[in-house]
Amino acid sequence: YLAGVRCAIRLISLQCSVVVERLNSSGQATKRQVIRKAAVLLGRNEFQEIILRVHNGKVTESYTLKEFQLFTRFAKDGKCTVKLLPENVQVLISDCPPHLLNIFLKTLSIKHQAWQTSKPMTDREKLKACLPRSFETISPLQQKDVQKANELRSKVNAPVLSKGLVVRTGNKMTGGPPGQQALHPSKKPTLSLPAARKLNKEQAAVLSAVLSGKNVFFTGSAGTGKSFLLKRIVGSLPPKSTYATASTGVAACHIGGTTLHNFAGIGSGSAPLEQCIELAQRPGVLQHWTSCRHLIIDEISMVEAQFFDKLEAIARCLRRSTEPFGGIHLIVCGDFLQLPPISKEKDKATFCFQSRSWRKCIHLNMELTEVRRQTDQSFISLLQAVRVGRVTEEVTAKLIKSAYHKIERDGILATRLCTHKDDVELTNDNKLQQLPGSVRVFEAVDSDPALVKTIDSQSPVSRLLQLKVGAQVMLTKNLDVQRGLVNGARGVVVDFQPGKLGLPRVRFLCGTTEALKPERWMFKAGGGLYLSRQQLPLKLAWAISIHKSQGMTLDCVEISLARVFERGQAYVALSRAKSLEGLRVMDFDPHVVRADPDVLHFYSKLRKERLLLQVSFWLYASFVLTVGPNVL
Ligand SMILES: Nc1ncnc2c1ncn2[C@@H]1O[C@H](COP(=O)(O)OP(=O)(O)OP(=O)(O)O)[C@@H](O)[C@H]1O
Ligand SMILES: [Mg+2]
Repeated sequence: YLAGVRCAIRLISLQCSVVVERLNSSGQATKRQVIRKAAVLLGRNEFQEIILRVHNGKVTESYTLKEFQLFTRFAKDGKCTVKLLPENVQVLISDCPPHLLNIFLKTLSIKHQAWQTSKPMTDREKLKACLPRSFETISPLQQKDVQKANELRSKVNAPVLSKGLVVRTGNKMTGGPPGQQALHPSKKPTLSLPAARKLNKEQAAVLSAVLSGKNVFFTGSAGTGKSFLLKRIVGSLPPKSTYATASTGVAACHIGGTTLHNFAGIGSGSAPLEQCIELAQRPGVLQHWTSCRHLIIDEISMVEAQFFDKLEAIARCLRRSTEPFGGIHLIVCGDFLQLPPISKEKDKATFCFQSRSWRKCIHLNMELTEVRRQTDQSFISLLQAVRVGRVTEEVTAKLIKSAYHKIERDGILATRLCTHKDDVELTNDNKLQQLPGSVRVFEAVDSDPALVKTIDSQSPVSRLLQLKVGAQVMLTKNLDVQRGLVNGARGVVVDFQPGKLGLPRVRFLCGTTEALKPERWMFKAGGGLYLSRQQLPLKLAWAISIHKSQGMTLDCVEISLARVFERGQAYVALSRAKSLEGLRVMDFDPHVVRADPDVLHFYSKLRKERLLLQVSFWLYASFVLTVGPNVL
């Protein structure tokens, strides 16, 4: 993969599966060539035309990309199709790391548009030029390419471009970046370089370690970008054999994955191993275990040691392998100083790192240290102290003082983080009832209403959403990061649009007022089945539970810690806030802040060992710098 990544930025090469189809005049395939392991490369020939090369390990086929259609609707799943119009050939690409495919498609479409501004040679001119045949890999996308393409877009009013070259657009296809709808000539959006936010050096080092095939556990305090990085890792691995999971549904949703329990298919995992193995062999579940090559687990702190050991044993058994975890590539992440596993009995639940198989399974322990959620250094230091259970007088004083913070703005009230789930429902229901005006109910459209429980367990939005003007709400999806419309953004319903749908308009803390429309969430269920829910990306936000808030970034929070019952719970609650000003702690008592001594011991041991790791850490980092930062 490392080779793949390196190529992706330098050579624009993709490691994927390819099917090449020759079509007849009615669009049916007359010849089909399947290449399971292909390398797809973009380059230029002696006339500076763009060439698509498909290499199957032995032979290379080249296609000139002048008139073509791009089908990019499933680019997020690592699939796209390039249809060459004069040749009537289509190249179907699949199982490609989506992040790399995104760069590839954007490079292709922008370079192609930029090429059209440069007066392509006619056949006659080519003959006259008598140039020797050549192929050079295409250079990485640069601002000047984007500029050229945009100039062309502003000049040309029809999709028919210079010298009779046509970039065909249609319902599912586009000459523009992936995921975009067909380009209407008068509404062409301005192109830009891939907008993916860059990883910092530490995150890049972890990505490199993962791509080198190592089983990695990476940790870091709240807000160091663990989940952010996990999303990039998911996008850099082949989708067919990569399973993104997390210990809770909310956390799974953050990284676009499923719960670890759902992946495993062994219920709570409390049955004896033999029975669990049987459960895992059910149709639909077995396929997870056999097709998985890369298993990603977020919020590992909430996974119980026994459960982890069971998964490890099942993997070895079902994959008929003696290697740890049946040879599955593990990418595990979380912060053990946040919420621990939920203990079913009175005994304290054991952490994953205390499991028998942990040491065998994890090759590398890495730590992210740069906090991204908060920017104020003194608040970051306060949180670091709380994380390890060190509540100094200064920390106590600051948190007690925060009880007087006025954090309400523009009618947007603070969200109360509750230790107990029942309080959450009660608070939200009561507050909604107390508001004047009539209530509007928005019902979700589920792909499979019979599986509503499965959907509920993974969905960040409920099936029924009740709203009124004045309702305190929270956004549950990243709609527009640049404009601050991100998951967790707080707002208030200002009115409902006229018409049958009566969609709500919400004023957000960032200052934007936005009419919201239903969004769609996809969930992986057992047996490769996909479930979906369509609902407004909102939930009531007078209160949410600390357990549900794990992994979230929140604008303005009020916390009552009097009933904290769990180690790490106070830290999770406090570390959701972006700033001390946006936080109000009622009745702070230093005794509620508790860090688990086993975890502290584990981390201090790791830290000692990291003297060793530090070397490789920087080796990775320097390697990344030579690979080129764009890809990261
Ligand atoms: N490289 C980056 N560039 C821009 N923003 C980033 C980067 N890394 C993280 N962030 C932002 O920082 C915030 C915290 O990131 P994230 O939620 O991934 O942290 P986390 O370590 O998973 O926290 P927690 O332990 O609470 O789950 C998010 O808003 C995320 O978008
Ligand atoms: Mg997280």
